[in-house]
Amino acid sequence: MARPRIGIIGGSGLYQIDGLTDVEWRRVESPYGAPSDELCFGRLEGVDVVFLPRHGRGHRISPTEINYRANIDALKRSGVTDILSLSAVGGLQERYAPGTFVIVDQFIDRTFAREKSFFGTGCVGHVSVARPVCPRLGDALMEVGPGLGIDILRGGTYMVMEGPQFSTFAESELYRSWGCAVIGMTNMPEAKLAREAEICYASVAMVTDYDCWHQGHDDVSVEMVVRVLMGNAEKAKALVKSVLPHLGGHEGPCHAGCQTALEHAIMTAPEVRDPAVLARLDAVAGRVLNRRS
Ligand SMILES: CSC[C@H]1O[C@H](OP(=O)(O)O)[C@H](O)[C@@H]1O
Ligand SMILES: Nc1ncnc2[nH]cnc12
Repeated sequence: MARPRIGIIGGSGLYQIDGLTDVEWRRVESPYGAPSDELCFGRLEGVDVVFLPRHGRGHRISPTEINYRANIDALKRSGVTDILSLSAVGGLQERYAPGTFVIVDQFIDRTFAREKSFFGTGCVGHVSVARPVCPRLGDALMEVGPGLGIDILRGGTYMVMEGPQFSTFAESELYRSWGCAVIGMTNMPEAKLAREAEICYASVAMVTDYDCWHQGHDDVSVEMVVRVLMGNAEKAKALVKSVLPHLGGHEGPCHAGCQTALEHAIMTAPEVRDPAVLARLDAVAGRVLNRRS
């Protein structure tokens, strides 16, 4: 079993990680196209980390245009075993107030203009995303978060919208009536693809606003998100730094099975698999595709 190597995907306002040593920004080629940026390889707290700014440095890429497949494939190719995904979100219930961090445990994927799977014609695969986040990563985050003075909650559903516009009031009320905790534009298909790539995934959703439903708060705007993000970003960096020694100490694959998600997932008979599709899947699914049975 390889030593844990932790991928950190930084969202809005998080375009670098401070305190890394042995830092090298490196272009990683992917058969799925270009990742959002070069990947930043380094060490933090004695742990190997690979950082990727989801929107690219300077926030060049919109949620719809992010090449989620290339991002996850590039992280997998770089030996990443676990991903901490950091995101700005709106709070959809009173208790998810600006400044709160939520270790989300479910998603509703309402995106419609994105490539969502590494699999398809030529090699059809179906993984379970019934429990889309890794409990081992969630446990570690909850172990350190409260001690840092972070208002951190475990569990809650992240509503993933296409964007880039924010929601209408009617949409916001609909998602609230569904019991969703927070809303954002990026964690899907990111989480689904991480599962297909057999990488443990946890999302730290940092609340920046109350979207547009709260009578006592202004409707969300970029100005509001950025203002609250400034405070959140420092807390996020402290959380990452503190959780890394826990993650680096993990031995063996996670008990929830994230790292064996493809075990029985591929439907296409070996003799009719498309070699070109298989070639692209070398990093993501090589563990199961290259096995002699
Ligand atoms: C800048 S407000 C909207 C923008 O922020 C969030 O991005 P991320 O999840 O990468 O932190 C949200 O999903 C939107 O993309
Ligand atoms: N209210 C909101 N809706 C969608 N994405 C967001 N990112 C931060 N706040 C958001």
